Amino acid sequence: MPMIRISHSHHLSSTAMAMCSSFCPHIPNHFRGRPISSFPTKPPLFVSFKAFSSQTDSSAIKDEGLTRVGFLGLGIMGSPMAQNLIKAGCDVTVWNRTKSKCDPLISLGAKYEPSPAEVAASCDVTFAMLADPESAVDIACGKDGAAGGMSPGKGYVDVSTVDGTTCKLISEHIKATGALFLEAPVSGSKKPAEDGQLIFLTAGDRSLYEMVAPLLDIMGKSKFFLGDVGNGAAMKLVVNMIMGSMMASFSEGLLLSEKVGLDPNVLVEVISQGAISAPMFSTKGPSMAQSLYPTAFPLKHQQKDLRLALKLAESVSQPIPIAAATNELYKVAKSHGLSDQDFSAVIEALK
Ligand SMILES: NC(=O)C1=CN([C@@H]2O[C@H](COP(=O)(O)OP(=O)(O)OC[C@H]3O[C@@H](n4cnc5c(N)ncnc54)[C@H](OP(=O)(O)O)[C@@H]3O)[C@@H](O)[C@H]2O)C=CC1
Ligand SMILES: O=CCCC(=O)O
Repeated sequence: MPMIRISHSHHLSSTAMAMCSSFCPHIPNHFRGRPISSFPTKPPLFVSFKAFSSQTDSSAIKDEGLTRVGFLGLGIMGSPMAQNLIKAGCDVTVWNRTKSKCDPLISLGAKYEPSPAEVAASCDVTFAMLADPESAVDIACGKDGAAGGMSPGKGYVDVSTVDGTTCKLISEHIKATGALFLEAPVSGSKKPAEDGQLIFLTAGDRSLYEMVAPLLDIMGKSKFFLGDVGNGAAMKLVVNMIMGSMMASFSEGLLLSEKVGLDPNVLVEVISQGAISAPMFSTKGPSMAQSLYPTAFPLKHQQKDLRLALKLAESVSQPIPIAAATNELYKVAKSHGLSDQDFSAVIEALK
């Protein structure tokens, strides 16, 4: 198995190497030159970490010719992501199905266009952060969709969580116009989106990845380039499949602890000090113990991701019985009207 080392120059063109040396000088010392033996050897991987925010500013973006940035889809994730681009000095044009969600961004200096096609036509690169495969395809390829405004020299970056088939379909439509395509779903929720601390799981046109790297660095703390279209979606679905099961198992633990007379808050503390510690348990546990589920990641999207992960597993005949059972639990939660609550509300399905 070939070793992959995190370095400034792994798999990079000379342009990107120049950019990387200015954008990524602060790879943690414990990673430098060390083998990451658990990384996949296929497809080609490049990982880089965020530079100081002072270096991921609008001048770096202008150097790449990306002066005009479009953003489609201003929900829980899209709004703070677009906001961070505006605050960094980018020339941002927004569109959202529910127009009122554009207003706070327009107040911050964003421009507005009345359709995805018009956003794409007026921008060098257009990002899309949409709910699901159906909306991602519609906004990219449908009537007045972004593809209608794309042309050679432009790029389309879909950051929604969808499946590989959807990414490939969108990629075909975008690339038929002569433009470039990158899928870039994100790990990290509302708070990391607000703080510019997302993790981008990208795949597709390598040259577009290199061009938008300064923009990804504004919105995120690290980015992975994973090769061919579909690999970003696959990585994201695997991560969210694990996350959904972890949350279901945590919910069972909270309820069991309570039933046997333990304090669930003490359980959260015990977990936080041991081997299964996870930020998700520490941040969501205390509110779950009070039956409160302030929405960061809507439960309906977690169930969508489990559904898509099951389809992915089916395509390669991989048994995933725990995820399959977990998916049923989220479906029950949805049937109890919890779709728009945080996904931690899955605990209600067990009560
Ligand atoms: N929230 C989270 O923690 C994370 C979410 N994700 C993923 O990011 C994506 C967006 O999530 P999030 O921001 O939370 O979701 P929201 O539900 O808050 O936002 C969804 C966005 O999609 C738009 N949309 C939905 N359906 C359509 C449609 N038919 N046509 C046009 N636009 C549509 C909505 O428009 P409108 O405002 O008009 O409803 C809104 O802009 C999802 O794929 C999700 O799985 C990824 C990482 C974390
Ligand atoms: O897709 C949602 C992911 C949420 C998270 O990574 O915290």
